[in-house]
Amino acid sequence: MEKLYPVMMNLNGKKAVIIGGGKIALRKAKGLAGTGVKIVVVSPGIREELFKLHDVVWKQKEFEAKDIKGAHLIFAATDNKAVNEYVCQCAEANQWVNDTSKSERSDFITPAVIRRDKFILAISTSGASPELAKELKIELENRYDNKLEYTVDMYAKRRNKK
Ligand SMILES: C[C@@]1(CC(=O)O)C2=NC(=C\c3[nH]c(c(CCC(=O)O)c3CC(=O)O)Cc3[nH]c(c(CC(=O)O)c3CCC(=O)O)/C=C3\N/C(=C\2)[C@@H](CCC(=O)O)[C@]3(C)CC(=O)O)/[C@H]1CCC(=O)O
Ligand SMILES: NC(=O)c1ccc[n+]([C@@H]2O[C@H](COP(=O)([O-])OP(=O)(O)OC[C@H]3O[C@@H](n4cnc5c(N)ncnc54)[C@H](O)[C@@H]3O)[C@@H](O)[C@H]2O)c1
Repeated sequence: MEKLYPVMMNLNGKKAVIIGGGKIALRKAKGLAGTGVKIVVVSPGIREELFKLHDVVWKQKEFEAKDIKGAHLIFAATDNKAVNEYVCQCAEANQWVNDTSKSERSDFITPAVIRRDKFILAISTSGASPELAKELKIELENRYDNKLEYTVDMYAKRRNKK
């Protein structure tokens, strides 16, 4: 696999479509929540917690190609790998797809994340071991505690004075 490129995205006003309404769909939606992105979930069934998330619109149906029209980011998160593969096939070349069941098929993957307001630490193993990414996150959470929010603000103020 080619090396991956890390980036912090401004998703305000963009559209993300999540195919599937289960455990993994919920995790991806929680990661997107608060970014200003419009989240559309396409799935016959949906977890209550996902349905209740702010910014989520639920289309109660099985996936069809037309569901990803105009999407900037697409998450294939059904429990049917053939459906996830079909989602990838339906995407236009200029759309970004995350196949949660097969990293090699993905245009982007999501890292394990520690967030302290403006401070964001993203940890990735390039898809090799999500479990290790999660373990490292847990290990680093104490090192990068809530105080960091204030440290960032302090440095930002000092910077603005210059
Ligand atoms: C970090 C985290 C963030 C998040 O989900 O947002 C994340 N996976 C997490 C957990 C986790 N995932 C899996 C397990 C079970 C143990 C295991 O199988 O290893 C656990 C552990 C658990 O749940 O405790 C299973 C799994 N994951 C992927 C596949 C398919 C494949 O490998 O091809 C399969 C097999 C599915 C199957 O069985 O069919 C794929 C991906 N998972 C990624 C991210 C991307 C790579 C990240 C990187 O290393 O850079 C990537 C490539 C795509 C993507 O999803 O974006 C999140 C931790 C959240 C946290 O921080 O708490
Ligand atoms: N990336 C990760 O971190 C990670 C971790 C574990 C599992 N996975 C993968 O994630 C996938 C989903 O796992 P889950 O635990 O969320 O499953 P789940 O059973 O909780 O949810 C599956 C969802 O897919 C929906 N669905 C099924 N067929 C559909 C279709 N044709 N169109 C639209 N929606 C459809 C179901 O209604 C359900 O809401 C699995 O394929 C698994 O391989 C990924």
